[in-house]
Amino acid sequence: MHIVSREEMQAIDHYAIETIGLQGAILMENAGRAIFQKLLPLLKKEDRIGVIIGKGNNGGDGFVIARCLMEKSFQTDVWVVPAKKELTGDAQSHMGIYFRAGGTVRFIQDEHNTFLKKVNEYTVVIDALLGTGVHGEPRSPYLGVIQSVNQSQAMVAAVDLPSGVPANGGQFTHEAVQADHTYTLQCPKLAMYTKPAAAYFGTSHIVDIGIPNIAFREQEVLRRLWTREDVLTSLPKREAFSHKGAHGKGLLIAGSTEMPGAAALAAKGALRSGIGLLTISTPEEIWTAVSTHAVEATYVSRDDIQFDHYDGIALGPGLGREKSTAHLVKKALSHDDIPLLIDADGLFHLKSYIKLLKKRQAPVVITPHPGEMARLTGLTIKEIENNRFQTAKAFAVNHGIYVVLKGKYTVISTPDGNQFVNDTGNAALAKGGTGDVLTGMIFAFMFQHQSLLSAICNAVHLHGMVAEHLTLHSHSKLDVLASDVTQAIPVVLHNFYRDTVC
Ligand SMILES: NC(=O)C1=CN([C@@H]2O[C@H](COP(=O)(O)OP(=O)(O)OC[C@H]3O[C@@H](n4cnc5c(N)ncnc54)[C@H](OP(=O)(O)O)[C@@H]3O)[C@@H](O)[C@H]2O)[C@@H](O)CC1
Ligand SMILES: Nc1ncnc2c1ncn2[C@@H]1O[C@H](COP(=O)(O)OP(=O)(O)O)[C@@H](O)[C@H]1O
Ligand SMILES: [K+]
Repeated sequence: MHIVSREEMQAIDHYAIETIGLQGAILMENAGRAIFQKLLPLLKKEDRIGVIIGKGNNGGDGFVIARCLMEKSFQTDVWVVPAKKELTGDAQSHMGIYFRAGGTVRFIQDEHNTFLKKVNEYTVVIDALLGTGVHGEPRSPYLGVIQSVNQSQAMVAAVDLPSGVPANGGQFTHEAVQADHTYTLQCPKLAMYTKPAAAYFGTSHIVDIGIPNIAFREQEVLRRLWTREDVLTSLPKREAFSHKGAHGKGLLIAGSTEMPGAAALAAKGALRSGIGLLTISTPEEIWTAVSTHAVEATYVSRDDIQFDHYDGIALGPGLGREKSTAHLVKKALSHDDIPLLIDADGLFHLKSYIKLLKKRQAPVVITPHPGEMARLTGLTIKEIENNRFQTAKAFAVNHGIYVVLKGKYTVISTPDGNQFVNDTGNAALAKGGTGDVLTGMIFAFMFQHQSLLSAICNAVHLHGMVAEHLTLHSHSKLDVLASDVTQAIPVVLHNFYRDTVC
């Protein structure tokens, strides 16, 4: 499923209307009817419903929903913000259809006090005020209407976007509709996956309004959700006659005397995710500690690493930021025919060797959280968080690498500018060590998937699913430990494999 910016959605709409010939009024009819059908199971005959309509096409969708409600005899009031003559185009057409079908409306500017009283009596409010066309802070009278909706006790169902939320997300401080349900038209908008916008959507529903796929292809939308179906179709199948060497001979350079656990967690993540042979390079003082948790691995001293012996290198968890570890990053980068995964303290050192990235033959994957991304790019964390999609893509393309920008809705960006969003996982993962486990999982998958992209995306998806599994069955979001994540990988993998043919 594609994820679009405001500009992309507008271009897609335009293509559907002008090139394909699907008239805007038809799309509006599809939108309103599809939302109504999805809303219907939530409605009761005794509900008192207020449909609140703005001046653009979002309001036009509202007229279609109002007509559907009227046809099914729901007790509905339709409140219109602009004056009648301000409505134009498809919205005006659908207002006309609604009137000729027997509908009536009330204008908020004529009956402001009645509106304020009524909005508190409704059990359901349909928010068709502002959609993708919004820019900046809602102006009067929209802002006041939004505040009244937010103060009411009604269940709020938003059309396309909660009114006032910018479709592209990013920072905003003004008031916007706090929806209980949002019926997003055709495909998710960027706002759904960014902070603070995501918190306004309530439960999101995607509503098909019939825009043909060619419109997305023609606009070259390069961003989409990585879904369960993607995982099921790309999980590797083990060959019956395979041997350990066929599943990756990986070198994990991780851990320090202060952070032995990071090496253990990454190792455990890799071992639980199917790596064939794992060698860990940590300071010798902590071999015993780490090997207690990763008995299946072998160990190599930092001075004795033969980089060429491995199919891939993962570098960074708990490595330490001392100068003595920086040269390991440089060495790993300079063995440029071996795939390389860099995380945590490896990313700290990478900043000094960033020019080496482009010279490499074999792929590089980096897994920064927003703080690490900020340091790498020279931007602030706020700037990263406000432009997660743009900054991650620019970094991936400019340096020719895969960027896994972590957090809620991890974004995976490829060297050719494609982006994939993960929507699994929850705040149980907001705890030290879970990123180390993810590094191990990606590392193991790198050796076993047909494509590096599906390896990365599947690892991120499953890592999130493990957290969801734990909080659904046995843990709260407070008590999940990174080591619990490693222990629960098998049950989640088992469930996925049970659902595939092998
Ligand atoms: N196109 C299609 O094919 C389909 C589109 N569909 C629907 O159309 C929606 C997009 O429609 P849209 O482009 O008309 O924009 P919309 O969100 O209704 O609002 C624009 C109006 O709001 C105003 N406005 C803007 N900012 C404001 C502010 N801060 N404070 C106050 N007012 C502000 C702005 O006025 P202006 O500022 O330009 O004077 C303009 O009048 C989309 O979300 C979906 O629901 C569906 O029907 C399916 C087919
Ligand atoms: N609120 C959240 N919802 C979903 N996933 C989260 C959330 N917070 C953190 N995560 C995930 O947990 C992991 C944390 O990684 P990271 O910040 O590198 O931690 P560490 O290095 O301490 O292990 C990432 O995969 C991230 O996407
Ligand atoms: K809306």
